[in-house]
Order: sequence, then C-alpha cells, then structure tokens
Amino acid sequence: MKIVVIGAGAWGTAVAMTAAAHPAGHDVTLWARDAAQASAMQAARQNARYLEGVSFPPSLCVASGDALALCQQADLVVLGTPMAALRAWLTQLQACAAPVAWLCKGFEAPAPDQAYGLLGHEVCAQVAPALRAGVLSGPSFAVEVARGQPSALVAASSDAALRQLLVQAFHSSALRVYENPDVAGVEVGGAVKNVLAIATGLCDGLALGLNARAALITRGLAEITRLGLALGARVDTFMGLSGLGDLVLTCTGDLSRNRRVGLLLAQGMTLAQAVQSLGHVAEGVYSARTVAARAQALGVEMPLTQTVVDLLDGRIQAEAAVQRLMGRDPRGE
Ligand SMILES: NC(=O)c1ccc[n+]([C@@H]2O[C@H](COP(=O)([O-])OP(=O)(O)OC[C@H]3O[C@@H](n4cnc5c(N)ncnc54)[C@H](O)[C@@H]3O)[C@@H](O)[C@H]2O)c1
Ligand SMILES: O=P(O)(O)OC[C@H](O)CO
Repeated sequence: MKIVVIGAGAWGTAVAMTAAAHPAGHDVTLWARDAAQASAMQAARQNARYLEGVSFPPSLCVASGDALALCQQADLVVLGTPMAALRAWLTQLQACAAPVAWLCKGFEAPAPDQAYGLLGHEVCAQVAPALRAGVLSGPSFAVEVARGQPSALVAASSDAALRQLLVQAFHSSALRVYENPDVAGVEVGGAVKNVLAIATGLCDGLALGLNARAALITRGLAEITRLGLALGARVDTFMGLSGLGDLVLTCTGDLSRNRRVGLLLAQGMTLAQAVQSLGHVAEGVYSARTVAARAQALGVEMPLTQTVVDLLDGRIQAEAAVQRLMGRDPRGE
C-alpha cells in the first residue's frame, strides 16, 4: 500500500514508522512542511526534534514540497497535524482520490462568529463531504509506538472499507487496530480526555491524593459519556480504547503533554509559560473552552471541564476550584 503521512511531529512520525515497519512492506512517505527538517530527518534517519534516538525503518522516506502531488499517488493519506490544521488539509485533499484518516484529537477552535468549534468528522462534513474519511485514535504515546512497544488503536469511520484499509495499513504484532463505526464517540473520547488530563495533572501536582485522581477520572468519564451521547455516540464506545483507555493513559501517564500542563500549572507557572515549555501541542488547552461551550449549548452538565476552563482563563485559583467541585450538591451516580 502507498501511504503518505502529512505532518512530522511526534505522532505523525511514529505512525509513519509503524506503517513502514509493517510486514506487508508498505511504501511510506512522511511529509514535513519544513524542507530543512525533512532533509535533516532523511539524513539522520530519525526525528531528532520530536522522537530523539528512535531510528527510522530503512524503507521510510521523508519528503517536503508538493504534498498534493504525493497524495494524488497514494492509496491512503494520514493527517498527523494538530487539530488547528485539519480544516485546511481536508479542503485541499478533496482533489485526491485517496481516502484520508486523521490522527488529531480535539475540537477545532471556534470561528469568530461561532459559539463553539467542531470535531474532525464535522469539519470534514462541511469542507469535504465526498471524501472517504476516518480517524485513528486510542491510547498511544508516540514514543512507545515508535519503539514498537505493544499498543492498541481504534480505526473509526462510517465507511467499512476504509476501516479495513486502516487495519491492513497498521495492524501488526506490535499494534492491534480495532474497528469502530462510531466516529462521534471515538472523537469525543479523544478530545475530552485531553481536558481531563490537565485537571488530573493539576490534581496530582497539588498532591490531592490517589482517591481524588480516581474520582476525577471516573467522573470525567461520566462527563465524556454525557457529551458523547448528546452528540449521537454509542455508549459502548466510552468503555473502549478511545474512551476509558485513552482517558486512563493520558490522565495517569507522565508522557502526556496535557497532563504535564496541569503539573506545570500546579507548580505556579502561567498557562503561557506551561505551553511554551512543552514544545509540543497540548490539544486540551485549545479544546477546553469549546468543549464547555458545546456542552452548554446541548444542556449537558460538565463541571470538571468547566472548572478547567475557569482555571485556564484565570477566573478561579486551584484551591477554590477544588472547593467548588467538592461543594456540589449530592446526586445519584
Ligand atoms: N504525541 C502523541 O503521543 C499523540 C498520540 C495520539 C494523538 N496525538 C494527536 O496527534 C496530533 C499531533 O500531535 P503531535 O504529538 O504529533 O504534535 P507535535 O507537537 O509533536 O507536532 C505537531 C507537528 O505538526 C506540524 N504541523 C503543524 N501545522 C501543520 C500544518 N498546517 N501542516 C503540516 N504540518 C503541520 C508541526 O510542524 C509539527 O511537526 C494532536 O492532535 C495530538 O493530540 C498525539
Ligand atoms: O501527550 P498528550 O496529552 O497529547 O496525549 C497523547 C495521546 O493522545 C495519548 O493517547
């Protein structure tokens, strides 16, 4: 299979490496927008900026320049950019016949005249409705996947043939790829867990304890599920890899950039300082407000998410946030 991966950050690179190492012998090109970065990666056979010390499989090719020309020759295009770049890429890729799967997890930032932003599949329905499209999600720190450590992902699309194509592209003895037709559920899980990982980082950074962390993750899953159901998702999806699985990984794993934002805020850094010190995208920072706005528009209660938004926007301090959450009226689980 001829596979083009657009975006050479940590995750795009790890996914391209996985496809290139696949026993089926896929022909894989990793496309970077920065020509100098592409040449450096091709020469060093590693992505020193985002995945230092992990060597590329010999067959992986790194390119820059005319991405559309490459995509026009592909059997599968994978978008490894942050959420903020998804709309522009999907708009361009309408010109290609190849199906497209994106890797980003988040809600788009709202347009100036909109109250909230959209999930990837909603963006795609707006700008490229005829495109065969899907999403690859699930609990997956890039460096572990790049090293070939055992991992499992979900290929979500309403197009069964595309789900199968994603399995053929990536499923191997190191990476299990499960299919799920519930794109909304998979995308809600992937987006909202980032917001809750910021909360859990804060909780742990403030040494609130293991009980608090377990409560946060569990009540966070309830928030994810409520929002997902209001957006037409299936409840089972939230018990799966892109729901509970990714929530647990991101909230508890110190490799998470979103969790690290929370830990850094707990140390007293401002949001701007925390984001700058990461050097990677932390989608929860950009999605939190839109998740809360979307929930409000749908009449869905998301007190943890709203508290993260108030903390990020500086409307509340950590101690008051804990008091607010612990002071809520009792209710049924
Ligand atoms: N890193 C992970 O472990 C991981 C795992 C699963 C999902 N994700 C998701 O994948 C997405 C990308 O994350 P990442 O970790 O690779 O980010 P990153 O910060 O490591 O890298 C982002 C990359 O995207 C590139 N980029 C930005 N705008 C672009 C554009 N318009 N066109 C082409 N390239 C562009 C940047 O140059 C950079 O190389 C995020 O939505 C993230 O939530 C990440
Ligand atoms: O590093 P994070 O917080 O963006 O999380 C990475 C992946 O989404 C985990 O599945």
